[in-house]
Amino acid sequence: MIELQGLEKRYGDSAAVHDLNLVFAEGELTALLGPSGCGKTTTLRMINRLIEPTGGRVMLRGQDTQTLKPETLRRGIGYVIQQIGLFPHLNVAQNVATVPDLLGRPARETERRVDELLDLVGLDPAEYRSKKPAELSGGQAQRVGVARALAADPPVLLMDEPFGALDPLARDKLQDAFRDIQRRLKKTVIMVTHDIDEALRLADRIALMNTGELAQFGTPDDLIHRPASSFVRQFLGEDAALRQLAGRRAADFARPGDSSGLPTVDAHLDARSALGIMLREGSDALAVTDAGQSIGILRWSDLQTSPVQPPLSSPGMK
Ligand SMILES: Nc1ncnc2c1ncn2[C@@H]1O[C@H](COP(=O)(O)OP(=O)(O)OP(=O)(O)O)[C@@H](O)[C@H]1O
Repeated sequence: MIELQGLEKRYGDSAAVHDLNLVFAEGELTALLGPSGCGKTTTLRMINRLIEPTGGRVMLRGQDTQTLKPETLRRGIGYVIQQIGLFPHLNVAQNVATVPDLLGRPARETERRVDELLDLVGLDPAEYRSKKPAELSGGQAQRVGVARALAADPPVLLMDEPFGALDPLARDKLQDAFRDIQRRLKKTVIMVTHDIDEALRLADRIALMNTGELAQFGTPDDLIHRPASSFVRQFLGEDAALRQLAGRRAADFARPGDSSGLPTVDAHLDARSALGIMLREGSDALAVTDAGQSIGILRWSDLQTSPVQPPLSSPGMK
């Protein structure tokens, strides 16, 4: 859907981004990950032409973005940044409605859409519609920023450290909410982050960059279990596999099967804690339940955690 072909940005003698070739698949969330100064933001901004490349091309659905007017291009691409810049004099509903209003959408339709979006990001419309940005917490303001970016219903969303300024608890909550939204709406999302846990938790694919070049492009599992270089291994850290589990839920791993007699865990429990329960109970499988109903079996082998040995003599082992 979006393809970077030999993309390059030079400042004088040095290249911020060098010969970058990447394909962002439709409906997937890709994290641009890497150490400070590796070229993540420059890459992101070349996609919506806030920065013009000095070489190579960005193709959007087969069309060279240089052939489009930047305004036309940006209309189809939502953009969320850390300091989201809500308009202070407008209330929450007016902030979310900015783009639909600009596009001349009917007021009734926009009003309904604003309420839907506030619901979607976990803000009760009745309570928050009329609040001014100054009356919101950082996390709430960030939610409004995400709702605003979604308001024009863009097929593509670019996000630059969108959850970076939040405290860990608010960040976790908003990440969870955003992951649900993305799965439901199937937007093509490209998210800049230097937070490995965030990338492991949210991304379908990770483009790990180092000094302006691509170090590895793959799924979180690829990077953890099949690192392309020592840089990738070191950047992710020794305990990446375990940290990845902390960001995923037992339900993500549950598969159909007869779970009778197995220790039970709740669907929302994080997978790392589930692993701990397996070790404690000496079982290589757990029954996963949601609101008291069994939704399947979580098996040790599905957790793919090479650093830990499976429990011996487990009742679930057949
Ligand atoms: N306008 C500019 N002029 C000169 N050099 C620049 C300019 N903008 C960025 N750079 C350089 O390009 C490189 C990549 O910058 P970029 O902002 O893309 O990195 P980043 O990976 O997003 O970093 P961070 O995580 O710290 O935000 C850096 O070395 C930076 O100093």
